[in-house]
Amino acid sequence: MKILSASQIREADAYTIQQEPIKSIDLMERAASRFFQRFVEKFSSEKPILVVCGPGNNGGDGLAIARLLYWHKFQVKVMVPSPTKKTSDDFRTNYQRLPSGIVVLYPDDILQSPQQLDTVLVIDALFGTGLSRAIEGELAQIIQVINASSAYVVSVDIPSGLSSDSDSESDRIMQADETFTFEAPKRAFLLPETHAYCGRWEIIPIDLSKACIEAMECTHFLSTEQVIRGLLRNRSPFQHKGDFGRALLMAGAKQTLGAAVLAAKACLRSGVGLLRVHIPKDASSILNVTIPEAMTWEDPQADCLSQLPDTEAYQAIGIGPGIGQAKETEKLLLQVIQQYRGPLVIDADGLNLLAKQKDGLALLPPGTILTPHLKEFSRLAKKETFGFKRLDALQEMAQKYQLSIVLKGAYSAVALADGSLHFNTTGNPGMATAGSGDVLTGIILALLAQGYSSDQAARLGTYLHGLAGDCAAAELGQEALIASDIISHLPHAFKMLTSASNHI
Ligand SMILES: NC(=O)C1=CN([C@@H]2O[C@H](COP(=O)(O)OP(=O)(O)OC[C@H]3O[C@@H](n4cnc5c(N)ncnc54)[C@H](O)[C@@H]3O)[C@@H](O)[C@H]2O)[C@@H](O)CC1
Ligand SMILES: [K+]
Repeated sequence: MKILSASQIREADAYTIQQEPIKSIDLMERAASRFFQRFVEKFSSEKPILVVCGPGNNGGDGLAIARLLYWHKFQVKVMVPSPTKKTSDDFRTNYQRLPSGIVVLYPDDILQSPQQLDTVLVIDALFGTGLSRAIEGELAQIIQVINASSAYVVSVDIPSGLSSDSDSESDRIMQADETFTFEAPKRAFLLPETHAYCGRWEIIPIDLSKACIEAMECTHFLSTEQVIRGLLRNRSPFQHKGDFGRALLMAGAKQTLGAAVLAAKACLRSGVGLLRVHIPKDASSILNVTIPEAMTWEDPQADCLSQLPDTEAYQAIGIGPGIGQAKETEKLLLQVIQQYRGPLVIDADGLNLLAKQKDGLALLPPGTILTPHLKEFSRLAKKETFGFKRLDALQEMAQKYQLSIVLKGAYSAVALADGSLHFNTTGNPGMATAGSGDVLTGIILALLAQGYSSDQAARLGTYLHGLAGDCAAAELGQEALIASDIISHLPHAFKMLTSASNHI
């Protein structure tokens, strides 16, 4: 699914108005009534509602929503900007359409007795995607008092004050509990710095022109279930284990064999035909006992990995989980990068060792997958960035070095060599636990060995990892979740993706 920028949404609005054709005020009515329909599914008419409206079309939506709620017996008041403020045409039309039974307040009425906010549900229609600067004056104060109150807030399209696709200039941003957004998700919903402003968000379709949206060039996408299902291949009854690839996992050091075990188990649970694990000397018996399905190759060193095995027989290599940062291991990583010609996934200390090199990224074969978390990404980029600037840096890195990079976190962002960014939609905070990254490496390695391209393996692997984590959390709760639970729920995740649809 495409994630449109504010200007692309404006373009799609204008195109729809012209081509459908539909008047702007009628498109606003459609948006308001779709919002209303979803709102009444979720909220009862018992709690009084205050719709706070700004001067533009987001405020116009708010007025139309207030009218629909009033007609359906909700107790509604609206707040509009002071009469001296300039308003949009569609705002004024909807203001005129407001039933006389609806009480109209001005910002001062609320600022003088903010305690009234504690008893209402607020529908936030102050500013939408037309925001062009930080909010000031009376409406900024309104945001502050609403945020300080105990009112439940449902934002129309986007929390007011939040910039949809650039870093927000101020902290005068509505803190929503829920956001009903029109037609397409907004980028700010997906960033660690801003996603919390939106609360739970969902898309309200308003039937903007499909042809227009399809024709739009887009760099940001949401990895929905439908998209991911399209990536997953069916197995034919005549395929045998040789068809599902041989993978080599280089993982573990003396104190961190657990990382090797987790990555190896995850790899085996993700459909690989055959797996060999390169581990430090004397660790074979541990691995053979814990994972009888895996074969091993013992390094001559007992503390760390130091020697390159014969890599020819393998369709993919994964390196990094628990390998530590010994000099010998650093040399080994560089040998792998320079000599192996198949697809590679590098994680954890593999990334840290890479970041130590002068221009380590330039050494990587095109198509390599990196799976950094935020700190590892900063090390690789050799600078710390935040918000939209971090996303830019991520896109640039993937494009410049022709890599697939999974920036891990909520809505993990997968940057591809073609410059596109794909935000993952599965996963939960319970997965922020030791070993979770090792599991992801194992899954991606299995997919690469099975012949998925690095673009596909990065997106599909990230989605499956999150989905398995969601299945685990549904059964066990987020607090108790450990990395092994993600592995044990991988079969459910695969089954969900190959059976009937029930995700966004
Ligand atoms: N026909 C359309 O274009 C549709 C628009 N819709 C709604 O319209 C919204 C966009 O409406 P607008 O473009 O009117 O913009 P907004 O309602 O977001 O903002 C209103 C106007 O205020 C001004 N402004 C921007 N930042 C400001 C600030 N910090 N302080 C004071 N004034 C500021 C700008 O001139 C802006 O156009 C969407 O978010 C959505 O809710 C929906 O009704 C669907 C259809
Ligand atoms: K809003």
